[in-house]
Amino acid sequence: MRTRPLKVALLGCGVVGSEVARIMTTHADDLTARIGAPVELAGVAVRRPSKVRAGIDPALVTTDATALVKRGDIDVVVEVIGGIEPARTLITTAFEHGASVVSANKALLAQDGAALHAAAVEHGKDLYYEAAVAGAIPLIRPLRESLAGDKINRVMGIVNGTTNFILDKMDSTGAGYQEALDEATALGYAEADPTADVEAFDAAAKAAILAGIAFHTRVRLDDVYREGMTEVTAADFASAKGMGCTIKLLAICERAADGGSVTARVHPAMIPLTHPLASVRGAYNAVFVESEAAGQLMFYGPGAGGAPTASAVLGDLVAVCRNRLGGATGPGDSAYAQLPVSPMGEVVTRYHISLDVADKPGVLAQVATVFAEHGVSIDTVRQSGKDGEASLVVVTHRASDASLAGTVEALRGLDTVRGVSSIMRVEGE
Ligand SMILES: NC(=O)C1=CN([C@@H]2O[C@H](COP(=O)(O)OP(=O)(O)OC[C@H]3O[C@@H](n4cnc5c(N)ncnc54)[C@H](O)[C@@H]3O)[C@@H](O)[C@H]2O)C=CC1
Ligand SMILES: N[C@@H](CC=O)C(=O)O
Ligand code: NA
Repeated sequence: MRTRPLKVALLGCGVVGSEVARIMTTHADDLTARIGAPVELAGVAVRRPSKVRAGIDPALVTTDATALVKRGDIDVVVEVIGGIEPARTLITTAFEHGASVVSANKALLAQDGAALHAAAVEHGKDLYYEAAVAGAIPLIRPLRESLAGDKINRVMGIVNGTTNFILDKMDSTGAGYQEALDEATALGYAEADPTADVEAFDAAAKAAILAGIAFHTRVRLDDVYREGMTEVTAADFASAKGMGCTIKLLAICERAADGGSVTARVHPAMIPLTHPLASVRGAYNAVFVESEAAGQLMFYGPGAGGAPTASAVLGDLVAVCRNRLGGATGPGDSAYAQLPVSPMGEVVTRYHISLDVADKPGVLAQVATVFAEHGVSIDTVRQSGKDGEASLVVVTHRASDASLAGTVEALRGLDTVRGVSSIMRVEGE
């Protein structure tokens, strides 16, 4: 057992950082035994130094994160500040000054993962980020290591705790959107700017990271089709219930049937109540991975929150410290396959469309003709209405997103269609 400690610099001491510091202190002996050397919190960079931080020696606290990562005696920098800058510069500076890095920063990794990995390789250091996707759930490492010998065809799941918490509350208690979002924020699930959660930028960043690792391909945030959940209404939940479904914000990364391209998308979708994802409650996440040899795997657990996220950070810290003691680095970036990322129009799935139409003879036939003309086959139609107005709910068979978009545009052009009140994809069947 080495007695000289490995030194850790913690950047950010908010929801996640404070839990990382707490576990490092309370579990110091176990961490030492598991790593084979003591780990010492050598500095904590914060924005507000006057704040009282239980369990953290005030002498370790600094507002100068740059000086901390440049010290030269730091073995591992844990970045839990979030955002693009100064996190990006601090991470590259850390590599330049001899440290490995553990980060929970999905926004940064989705935007600049390639450059950060290149910097890690250039300096012979590790870059680990298990906490960046699906919080506590071990997912990055299983994809990168345990499934490295298999061929992954699909990754689909709930990867944002805040929005799952909100949708669950809206569905199960009839809570309003804002009330549920405020609660998720108070519980430490939401991003510093919760727009990242509700407009699905956070889930899209996670989808980009997952697709990149799963398909050994460079997938950028801009490659991911994104729709947030702010427009999901109580009426949508009622429609979903009517067809034995609920609504979840899903991230779906798929390899095309011919294997020559991939897609990545994030949007609200109806899923059957019988599907395992339908019973994922609160801030929990769940991700299905389908691979050629293993078949279907499901990863499930807390997707957000200080302690669960700190668990993933600490797991990475132990791995990076072990690598460092062994003079090795762990697996890095793998984008050798270089598959093109296809646009959303090429995605094929089912759709639930609600239309407000005139209630008169021939309207149903007119609507059905528009679907047929665009090659979109109808599975079911439900009509209800009174006083000359009717509501039509059409559920389609599988069709491309481009065909569905063409159908909706043509429907909007019909005199008898007063409006298209909702379009939702149907997944998990
Ligand atoms: N809260 C969660 O459930 C999860 C968060 N993450 C990620 O972990 C990271 C941190 O998230 P939270 O702890 O929730 O955020 P937070 O906002 O609670 O903590 C960030 C802390 O960094 C500090 N900070 C900002 N700029 C700084 C600077 N230049 N120098 C020193 N300190 C600075 C802020 O004052 C704040 O205390 C983010 O990248 C987030 O996306 C990942 C998974 C789950
Ligand atoms: N804001 C994120 C935090 C974890 O990644 C979420 O709600 O999932
Ligand atoms: Na994780």
